[in-house]
Amino acid sequence: MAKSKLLDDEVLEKPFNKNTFLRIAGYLKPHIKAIALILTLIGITSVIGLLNPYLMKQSIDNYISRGDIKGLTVLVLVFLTLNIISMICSRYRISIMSKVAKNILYQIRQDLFSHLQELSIDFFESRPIGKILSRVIGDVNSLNDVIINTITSIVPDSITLIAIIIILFKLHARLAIIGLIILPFLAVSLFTIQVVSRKRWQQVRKKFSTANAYIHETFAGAKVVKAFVMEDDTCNTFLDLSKDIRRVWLNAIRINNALWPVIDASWGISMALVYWYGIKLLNTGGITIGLLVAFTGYIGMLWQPIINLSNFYNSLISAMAGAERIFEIMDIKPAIIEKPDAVEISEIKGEVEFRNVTFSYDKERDVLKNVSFKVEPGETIALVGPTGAGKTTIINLIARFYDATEGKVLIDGRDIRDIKLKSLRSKMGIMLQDTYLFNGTIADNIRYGKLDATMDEIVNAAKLVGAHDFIINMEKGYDTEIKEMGNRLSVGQRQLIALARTIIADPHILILDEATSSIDTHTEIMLQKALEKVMENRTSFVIAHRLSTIRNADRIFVVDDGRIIEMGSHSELINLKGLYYNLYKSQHEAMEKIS
Ligand SMILES: Nc1ncnc2c1ncn2[C@@H]1O[C@H](COP(=O)(O)OP(=O)(O)OP(=O)(O)O)[C@@H](O)[C@H]1O
Repeated sequence: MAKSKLLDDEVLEKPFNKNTFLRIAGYLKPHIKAIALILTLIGITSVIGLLNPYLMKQSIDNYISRGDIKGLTVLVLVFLTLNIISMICSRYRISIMSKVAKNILYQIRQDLFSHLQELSIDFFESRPIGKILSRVIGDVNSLNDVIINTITSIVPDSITLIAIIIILFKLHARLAIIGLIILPFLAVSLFTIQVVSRKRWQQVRKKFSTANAYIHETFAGAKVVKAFVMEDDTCNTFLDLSKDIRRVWLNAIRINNALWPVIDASWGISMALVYWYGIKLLNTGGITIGLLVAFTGYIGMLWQPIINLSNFYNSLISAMAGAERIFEIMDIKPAIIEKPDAVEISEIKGEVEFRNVTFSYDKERDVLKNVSFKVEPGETIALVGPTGAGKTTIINLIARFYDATEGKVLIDGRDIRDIKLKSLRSKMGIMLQDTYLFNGTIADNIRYGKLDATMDEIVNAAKLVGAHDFIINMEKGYDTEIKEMGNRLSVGQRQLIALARTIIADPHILILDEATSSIDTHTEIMLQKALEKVMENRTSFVIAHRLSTIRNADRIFVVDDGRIIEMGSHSELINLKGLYYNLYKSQHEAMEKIS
């Protein structure tokens, strides 16, 4: 992919959106007790923190100045005890907090995942899998900081900040004004730094995501890269991307480094002003030494909540985009909705009927146009026709991956929209072109078609499709890990395993999208035999690419431009001398030329 195309990634941040924030906050509700406990613990540590300078004042003014060692010892003990309690509370709070945050993330991820399972096929077909993955993993994780900060920062830090300011004014109003005079300047500088810093870090994340996408792409397309001798070019592009990352990262670090000098300078100026005016007051007897010490102590405590609050705003804005992307998916209504009064079906005969079915994926162009047919139980139907004619769409509608826009699809005379989805699909065996095998053993992969299958059933299914022999010839037989085999499983072997998986649940209706990829003659014969066997006594629909499959079918449906234009057996259609005859002739001629 061209580098410029990679640069424009997703929006990484969004302005604050109250509704999104409230939706995140909604996830806190079930943990209200734990959160109350966390807030109590924070309350205790904050109060102890706020008491410290006051205790200092008391010790200086009441005990040190009078030489009261006993009183001072008691006060020191109180001070120590309080601070030990504060430390214990802090540790406890951190451990509960991380548990609560983990549980909330778990819940969001669970909700998102189960919602994704309900979404229809077109959702997955219209989005790259990588993007969906990044929602489930990345975006959910990015909420972690916001959840933790919402609880541990926004409420307690705001209260602490206000409490310190009130205490400072209570201690000495004029001294407070002098001490806090720098605050508005600090607020403006902090805000500016944070905004610039956020933008720069956003740049860094964009560059990283671009580089990740590029790495993923070059590795996934490693064969193509090598075939076109593009290694050097690929390395150069990656070098450019790395340089870009270094540049924006240094930029971001530079602005981050400005943060502490600004805070230190503000604190220094504030302290200098307090000491300057405080000592003047001391000389005139306006305040005590203890008060001055306590005052500087409180000023010192002012900065942390300010930094926390400004950080919170930053992480909130960054997480907002992730949260919105998560909720955007959660708000997509599944295209296939089960009727509340849908029924279970137990035994079916396997009659399939299309009654005046019209279908459009995008509500603009009809892909199937008034299609009607009736297939008897046990019949094998081969769907043939030019590319884009609508063959896959027909099987998509039988499996109810989509609903007909107009008309009805019926099984045993019953509208499939009146049948429970699970019940409907359990009667069907569907094998698509890309025979996807999951990580796990061969046995696991076959069992996927019937989760409670015994080993005997697995072996029988493999025997039925003719996969048993090559499986037991492997070192670990049925326990061979698909991952271990890597590419050593041939296309044909993969198809046989997938066929065993399709057949293990003994489906009444079989839907097969025959793979176009060429396989050797031996495997082809094996597959053909396997298919013949499994199709016996089942209603079968095959998008057929092989002549042998087509000739063995009971009937052939010739699909063209969303219509079934010819229907009949091989010899009937040959005699008809229509589209099928032409397709057959051209394929036959091509085969003869090759041989
Ligand atoms: N998810 C989709 N969204 C929008 N249009 C689609 C979608 N899937 C298929 N189409 C369009 O519907 C038409 C029929 O496609 P379909 O996949 O059913 O054809 P096909 O006969 O199976 O073709 P092929 O032999 O190439 O697989 C095509 O024009 C295709 O572009």
